[in-house]
Amino acid sequence: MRDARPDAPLPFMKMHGAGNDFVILDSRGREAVTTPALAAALGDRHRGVGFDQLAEIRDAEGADFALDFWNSDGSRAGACGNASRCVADHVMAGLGRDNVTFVTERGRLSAVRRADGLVSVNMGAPILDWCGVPLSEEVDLMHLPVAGDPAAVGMGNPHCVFFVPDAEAVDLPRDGAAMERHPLFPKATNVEYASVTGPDRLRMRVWERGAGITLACGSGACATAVAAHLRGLTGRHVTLDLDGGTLEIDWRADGVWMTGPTAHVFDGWLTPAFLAALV
Ligand SMILES: N[C@H](CCC[C@H](N)C(=O)O)C(=O)O
Repeated sequence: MRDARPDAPLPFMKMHGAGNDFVILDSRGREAVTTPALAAALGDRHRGVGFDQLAEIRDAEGADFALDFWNSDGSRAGACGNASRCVADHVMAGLGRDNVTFVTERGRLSAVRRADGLVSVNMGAPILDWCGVPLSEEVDLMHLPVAGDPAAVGMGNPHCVFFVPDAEAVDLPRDGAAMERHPLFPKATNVEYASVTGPDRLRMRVWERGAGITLACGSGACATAVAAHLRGLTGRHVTLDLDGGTLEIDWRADGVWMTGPTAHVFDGWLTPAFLAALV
């Protein structure tokens, strides 16, 4: 637990899942500390620590923990699959268990450590109604009225998925940034570009809302696999090759399971002087 003295440094962990990297604050047993200003300052890779998302662990009733997610620009995210797997890995190790339940904005989710050591999270059912994603008008979610014929899927956060002949050829900074702010998505959107590379195998690149290009996006991989299946491109069990590694998606009756690697990079401490300079 955190040292309660006002001059005590604030501990954090740096972890990544398939190269999608996180600062993790463990606020169990105390007040939550993250504000938009703290998230944006820490998220800066030059002035802060640098991350794609910040995840803050909190106490929960009826679950092992609760999780809040923040993007590197200081905005909130309703879901983050890879950070969920990283935190689940850390909490399972601490509890000496191979399964945990946790609460996010999406509701109660669960994670398990598989026999091969990889961590799987059940991200819940995909959101396939326009209000839920959310979109700004009622349209066919599998064929949005947007050039390139993308699909929209909610995983607790919005995703816009383009199926393209060659994901490598996409100009991500230009096209991803433009689509992030498209008026069809009133809360902006994460943007995925995927191409079919084999039976039930996709190559995917991502532009994340509030974070830009990242090496992997777990909820984006879930949304892409769901859209690929609904469009008849794949089965319900899909392997996705991302810039930072491979994620396995299994859309089961009880939700979309996402499996992949986790890595604990280092532990650090935020000094009171750094924290004071933020306000
Ligand atoms: N990297 C995360 C998703 C972050 C989503 C965030 N960029 C948003 O604003 O929704 C993942 O593994 O699911």
